[in-house]
Amino acid sequence: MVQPFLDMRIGVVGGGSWGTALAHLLADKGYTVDWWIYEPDLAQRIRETRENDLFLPGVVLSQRLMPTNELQKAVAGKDLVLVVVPSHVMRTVTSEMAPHLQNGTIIVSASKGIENSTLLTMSGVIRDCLPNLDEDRLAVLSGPSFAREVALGMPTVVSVAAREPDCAQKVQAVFATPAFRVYTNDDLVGVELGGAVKNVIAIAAGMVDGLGLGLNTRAALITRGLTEIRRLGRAMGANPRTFTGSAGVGDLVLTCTGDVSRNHTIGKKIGQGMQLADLLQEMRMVAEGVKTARSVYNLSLRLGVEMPISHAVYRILYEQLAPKEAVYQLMTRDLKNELDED
Ligand SMILES: NC(=O)C1=CN([C@@H]2O[C@H](COP(=O)(O)OP(=O)(O)OC[C@H]3O[C@@H](n4cnc5c(N)ncnc54)[C@H](O)[C@@H]3O)[C@@H](O)[C@H]2O)C=CC1
Ligand SMILES: O=C(CO)COP(=O)(O)O
Repeated sequence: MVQPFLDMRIGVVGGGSWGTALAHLLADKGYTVDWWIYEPDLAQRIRETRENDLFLPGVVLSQRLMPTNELQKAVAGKDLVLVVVPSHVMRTVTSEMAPHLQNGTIIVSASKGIENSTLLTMSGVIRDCLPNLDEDRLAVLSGPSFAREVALGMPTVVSVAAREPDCAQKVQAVFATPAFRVYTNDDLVGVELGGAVKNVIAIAAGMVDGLGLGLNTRAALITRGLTEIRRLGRAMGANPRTFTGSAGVGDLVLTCTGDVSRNHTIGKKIGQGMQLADLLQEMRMVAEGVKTARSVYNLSLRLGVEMPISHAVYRILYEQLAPKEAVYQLMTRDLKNELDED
């Protein structure tokens, strides 16, 4: 394994729960981390209290974390910058980063989503906004990883994908700890699609729970959801093996079964009869699957990929289809051979 140098200059962009957990992991490992936070008062409070009381309360953060509201401070002169903001602000934030980045900085995205307006995954948005970025210095990190469990040092396995093996290995070495095991992969699009589309399926799994349906139904959703992810992946040139890995089935199982998932929770509440608009109004955190459902719907139509569960989630969220009716429609589709349709 490539040994990282603790004098590497690292910046983290994003002070939500995942940004906090990963910034803390790096600082705990010995790096000094300049950490950009969107909310001015939050950066100030973290400096004083060493706690992110908005997005990851109860975790005592490393003294080596340097919170700032100045994006330039977090990204200028860095060897590696981790970007971990909600997908709908990725374009704005990375565009603002562009003038401050030096040549040679490795950019790692740990965000999970597909942009509504362009149907690009996060690495695509980053390429758009950082035209001078060398493709060989772009990596994505994804996998089954609830932020709080990572911050508490619970054993976790994730994937880092980059086109260039040296880059993936460098990022692997930077992030890996005895409690955070990182596998490399060269399939950027597969790793990103696994992380993005599982959020849509997790909303469906939450709905199933909210409707009071059973474990059979949840297992059916995970199985058929994985088929949808694999189909979309194939149409987009992903390696199908990625979807049996941590960024595929690993993250899908976690979010479809984990009550702490924000996507699962929002699905569950909709299954219980609550309205999406009301739920979004009371949420400070992001449930990426809500926006990604729209992107996946449009992407699947554009590419001619059959994704009935994802379409059902889209129609429930945006076209008032009743969750119970959606289950009936899914269960009474034409009967098929399981092996024919992959
Ligand atoms: N929380 C988790 O366990 C995990 C999250 N992720 C992904 O990480 C990404 C970031 O999510 P979280 O850290 O969970 O966020 P979060 O939901 O905990 O917090 C929301 C974040 O959005 C930021 N924000 C809101 N408006 C903004 C704006 N206009 N400009 C810039 N930032 C703004 C807030 O400052 C805050 O950092 C998402 O794509 C998520 O899917 C991936 C793996 C695990
Ligand atoms: O992506 C995640 C875990 O891998 C977090 O899932 P939620 O955003 O649904 O909480």
